[in-house]
Amino acid sequence: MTRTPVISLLKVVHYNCSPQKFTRKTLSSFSKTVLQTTASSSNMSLNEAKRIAAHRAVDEWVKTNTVVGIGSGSTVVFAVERLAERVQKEGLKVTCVPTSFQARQLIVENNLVLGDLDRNPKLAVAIDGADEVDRNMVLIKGGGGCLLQEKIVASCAEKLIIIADYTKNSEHLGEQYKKGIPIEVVPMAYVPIKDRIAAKYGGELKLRMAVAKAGPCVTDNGNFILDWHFKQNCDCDWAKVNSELLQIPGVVETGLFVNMATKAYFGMNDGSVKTQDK
Ligand SMILES: O=C[C@H](O)[C@H](O)[C@H](O)COP(=O)(O)O
Repeated sequence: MTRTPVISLLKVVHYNCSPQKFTRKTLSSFSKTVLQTTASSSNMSLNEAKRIAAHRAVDEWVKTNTVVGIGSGSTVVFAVERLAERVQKEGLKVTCVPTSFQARQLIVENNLVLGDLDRNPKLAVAIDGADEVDRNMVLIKGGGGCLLQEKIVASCAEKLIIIADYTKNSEHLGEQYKKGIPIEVVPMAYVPIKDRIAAKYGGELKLRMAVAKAGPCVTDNGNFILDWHFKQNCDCDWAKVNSELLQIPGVVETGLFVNMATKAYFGMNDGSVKTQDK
């Protein structure tokens, strides 16, 4: 059976842990913009920007007979769309390792070959979105709550390729992305972790709340997310901050990706794709 990839993909975008991004309302408008290729709203521009970045990255980095990590979020939808197209048109052969429940669903719904780290512990490339990319290629990830599996899969890949729209491209972290650095924590420890981070670095930590459920957002791994609104204009050594945060008992992973990404592709407002290297 032939499916229309994007339409089916939209049903499964994981939104519960990213309230501002994937509410039912925004999903519905997202769906419309994907289907209306001539609309000119700014939302359309953003989705088109995601699409051109995703397609270019897939075309440049995905080779046949390789294992590919599939990131999470709204931009990755377009990467999977392109992979599915290439499988159909070129006979591309790839095994796809997901970074979240959402990514797994994208792979399955598009009839791509589903892999896992047990059978595919070495990946040629992982393609993923980001919430922000700074001038040194330090990333904030986890706006959709998927940072832990994303970091694991990226660490198993030879290359991590980032796809994003132009709003993610910053000089410094926090310049454009205002929702803080996500930190995945063991539920029983969220209060002491919150207090320790605020005491050491300042800023404010907010327990991320779910949307279609009362109470906190629970990640695919059964944990909570603290969004750390760090002090603005922080001239931080993010590698050091990341290592220090990981020393706190109960911190499972941070959304700071330092020295991991090889290249970023940003779809721009004017239809071009800007690239940034490590
Ligand atoms: O947890 C979510 C992931 O880190 C996403 O890669 C990130 O939030 C970017 O998502 P989007 O492509 O929807 O902007």
